[in-house]
Amino acid sequence: MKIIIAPDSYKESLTAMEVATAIETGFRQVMPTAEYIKLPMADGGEGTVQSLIDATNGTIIQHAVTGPLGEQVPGFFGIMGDGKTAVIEMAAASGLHLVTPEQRNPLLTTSYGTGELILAALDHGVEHIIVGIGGSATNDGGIGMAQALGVQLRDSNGQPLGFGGQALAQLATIDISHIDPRLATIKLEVACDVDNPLCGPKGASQVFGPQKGATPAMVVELDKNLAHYAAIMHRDLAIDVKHMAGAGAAGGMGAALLGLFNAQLRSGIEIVIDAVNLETIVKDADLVITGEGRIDSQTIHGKTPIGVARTAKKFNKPVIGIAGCLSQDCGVVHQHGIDAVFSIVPAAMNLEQAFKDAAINVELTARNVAAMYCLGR
Ligand SMILES: Nc1ncnc2c1ncn2[C@@H]1O[C@H](COP(=O)(O)OP(=O)(O)O)[C@@H](O)[C@H]1O
Ligand SMILES: O=C(O)[C@@H](CO)OP(=O)(O)O
Repeated sequence: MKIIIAPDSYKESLTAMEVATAIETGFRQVMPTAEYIKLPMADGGEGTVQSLIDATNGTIIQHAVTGPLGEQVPGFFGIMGDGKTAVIEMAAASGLHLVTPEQRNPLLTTSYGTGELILAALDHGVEHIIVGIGGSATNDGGIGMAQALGVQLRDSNGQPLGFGGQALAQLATIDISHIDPRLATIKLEVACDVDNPLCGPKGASQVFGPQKGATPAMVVELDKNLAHYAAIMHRDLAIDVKHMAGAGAAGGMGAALLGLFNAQLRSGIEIVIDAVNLETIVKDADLVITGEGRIDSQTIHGKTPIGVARTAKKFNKPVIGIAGCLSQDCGVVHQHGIDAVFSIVPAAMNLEQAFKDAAINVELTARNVAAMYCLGR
């Protein structure tokens, strides 16, 4: 009996590895001799580095970088178990959680630190870099990151642009001829779970600007500045990012990575599925368990449990989801490969208590799921 345990983290309560461990502990109480394979998963956002490191026996490297407001922050990146692939989480350098709610201002915040993390990974001599984008504090079109990597963005006086989404209004020329040459020799992939365009009603500024502290007037200014950025990129580099799906991810970081660095944008969960070799591992499994903090109708839009379930269903494997909680509309997941879902919360309780008891609640639920599974066989 081979059981694959491939959950995402439960935001704010358990890492993916902690979830997987608790599921295994619960299952073992009923099925002590089964083979368990734990694969902590993620879909590109926070937790992606930890998951890929855990899954591949890699290492985390601490590397202080420039934070969203220009201050130093203790950033990090991962080197996967193959020793050749670096994984970077944009949020570690330029994340929203690094800025207090009062200080959030996407006119000013910069993605420069994410570029510094990429440089640090290059210094490590890697052949492949995966950049997870999302959870960002920035709306600068990724220009901070681009400048850190050698792109020259200048105003009409030939001066380098300053930090932030506001500075984009001054952009007069883009020159990519001084990009760090090592980038041309490696594979650069972007792990992303949104497909928003750069500008307009579904664009970076309108959809994600407010959560970063943008007022309605700022949203209009930022949207206009990103359109200007796209126009200059089109004129100087003959690249049209304005209508590319995903260009609006992480405040236009998608546009910079796709347009300036020719990166490949992929669904975050697909990247993680490939990295952990899920397809090969699942082929001869008897049961697949997945999960995330909350399984709801959003889950079907590129979230971890659906990615795992789709892979499992290629080989007709049964899939069970164990989640922190469920929404009433979670039933849609059954059409996407998750056969049954269970919430771990054993009694009415507030979120604080649920977070505190998370590991034991997962274990208890997993024990009972295992018992049901055995009864049904
Ligand atoms: N231990 C837990 N018990 C109950 N609910 C949880 C627990 N952990 C997370 N959640 C719920 O999951 C939500 C986060 O969902 P999650 O799927 O982890 O994040 P996202 O959808 O942003 O990737 C939390 O806001 C909370 O409602
Ligand atoms: O950083 C952002 O702008 C958004 C979209 O990429 O991230 P999240 O989906 O985590 O809010």
